[in-house]
Amino acid sequence: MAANQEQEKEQRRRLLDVASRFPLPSGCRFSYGTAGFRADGATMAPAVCRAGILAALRSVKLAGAAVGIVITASHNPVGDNGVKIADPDGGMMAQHWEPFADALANAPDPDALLQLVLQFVKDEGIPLGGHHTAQVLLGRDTRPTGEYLLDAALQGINAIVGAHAIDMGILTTPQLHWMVRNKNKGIKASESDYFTQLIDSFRRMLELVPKDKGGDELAKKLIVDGANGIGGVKLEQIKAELSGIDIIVRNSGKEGEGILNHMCGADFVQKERVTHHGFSPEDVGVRCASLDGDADRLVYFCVSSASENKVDLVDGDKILSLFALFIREQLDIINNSGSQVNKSLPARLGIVQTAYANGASTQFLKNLGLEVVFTPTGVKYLHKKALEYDIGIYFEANGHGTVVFSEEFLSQLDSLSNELSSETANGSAQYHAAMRLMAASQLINQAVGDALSGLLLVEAILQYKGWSFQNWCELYSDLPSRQLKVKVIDRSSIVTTDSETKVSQPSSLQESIDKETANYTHGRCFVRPSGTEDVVRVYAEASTQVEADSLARSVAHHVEQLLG
Ligand SMILES: CC(=O)N[C@H]1[C@@H](OP(=O)(O)O)O[C@H](CO)[C@@H](O)[C@@H]1O
Ligand SMILES: [Mg+2]
Repeated sequence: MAANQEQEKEQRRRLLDVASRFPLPSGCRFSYGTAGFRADGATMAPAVCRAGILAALRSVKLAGAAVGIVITASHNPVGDNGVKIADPDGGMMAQHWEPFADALANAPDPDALLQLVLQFVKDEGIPLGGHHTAQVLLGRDTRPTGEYLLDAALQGINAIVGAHAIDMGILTTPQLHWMVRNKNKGIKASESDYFTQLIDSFRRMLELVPKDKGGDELAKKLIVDGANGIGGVKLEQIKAELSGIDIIVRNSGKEGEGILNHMCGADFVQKERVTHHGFSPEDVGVRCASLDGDADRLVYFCVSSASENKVDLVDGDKILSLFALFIREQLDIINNSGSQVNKSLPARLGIVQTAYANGASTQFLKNLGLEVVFTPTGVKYLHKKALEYDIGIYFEANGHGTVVFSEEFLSQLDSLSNELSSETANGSAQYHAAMRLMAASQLINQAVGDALSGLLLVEAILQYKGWSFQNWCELYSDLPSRQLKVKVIDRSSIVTTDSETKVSQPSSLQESIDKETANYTHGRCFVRPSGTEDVVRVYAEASTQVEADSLARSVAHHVEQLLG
């Protein structure tokens, strides 16, 4: 009893102490959005320290399961930084803890912080002050404020009695999510295990490429824009071990090559669609990929002409389409093969998109007979929906996405592969298709979208299909689209429904959108408050660029008039 009281006292002392070490500057307000907390790196220490407390509490609540903290601001400018928390399954922190995250980050003084924690642990039934354990894995990107913020996070974690912090070093965001997931599954979880898994499963994918499909030298060449971030650094580390592909890294993050995310990276190329830093007319016709600053986003592009600085873009929607085609094809081979060994593998394949997916991609996927569903913007929604299927494939148009396989499906696939390999069918089309699916499930990062593993899966599939960048690009033609941002007094006054495709409040706004949209062939338009910026986003699609621009502009005008 006395020992418990001592521990409780110690717990209170530590929380008061750490909170007084990281006072909240006046006027600072943090909100745990889709990307966690994000702001100017120099102002982030109080929020990061409190995220440390939060992560340790989450681990205590989940009986000591490992929880992750990533210190990154993704594609934001180099001066910014941020922090987000990974749950034990490697996904984003459970949404119902977000209001507490906000309250904790904004607690005005040490006493308020202590009271908040005590109330929360009581409400959530967290056994604080007892003989619990907690472990938090930390990773950070290459930003200059990363090291100092890591220290703030460590102090936050150590403020919870029994919590143990493990610094995993400078990593891509998806690497840390992968480590958290593996650690909790009790399987290998180090960085070298991550690399080995990528390298081995990529090699297996290439071994399963039909012999007549092997491409020429140009087909094997890939230039990767690393956004001067951590993704380029990691790719440089492993590219020599990736057989069957010749990778050149530009904007690799090496001293003197450029500034993180400045005029380069997936966000830049997807929005601007022009040649960026590190690329020139000499690259015309070569397949290129672009990562963002923390390597959880991937897009592809090709410099289209030497005279103009334009690029042909392959965005998340087309990566999704490629993955969907490949997986569907393997399932069809397994289930419809005419071999004597008639084994089948029933699988529910689900495609998850957001309203920002180009309408042409949705049409393409539906024409293939695939089940396509929509969720609100943000990986946490897409990932959760994808988990409802045996195989779920999700992508945001901007290049965040992955493929998830259910445990049950993987175990059936494993049994099927074993049966096929022991029977005469070893070497049959059915066996190869099963092995391809198995290798793909090991290559792709199932914890979260991962530009490095996604890139290798794309490369393996292009080789399997014997496709050039152009073949891939021509799967379908994107409908012209336009995105605009509108500054309003209070963006939360817009309430949306139907996965953000309709405005429910103010209702007159939806009436105006419907009226405008009816004037355009293939017109589609929606508005929603951004979760990461203080703006309302307007998206419009139509059959020509001029029409898409005009539809977006007129709807933006209605938003301004009504709410500006
Ligand atoms: C249109 C768009 O690209 N929105 C992005 C952006 O969210 P907003 O809520 O739209 O600000 O940032 C999110 C986090 O990175 C990302 O998941 C999402 O796709
Ligand atoms: Mg990112």
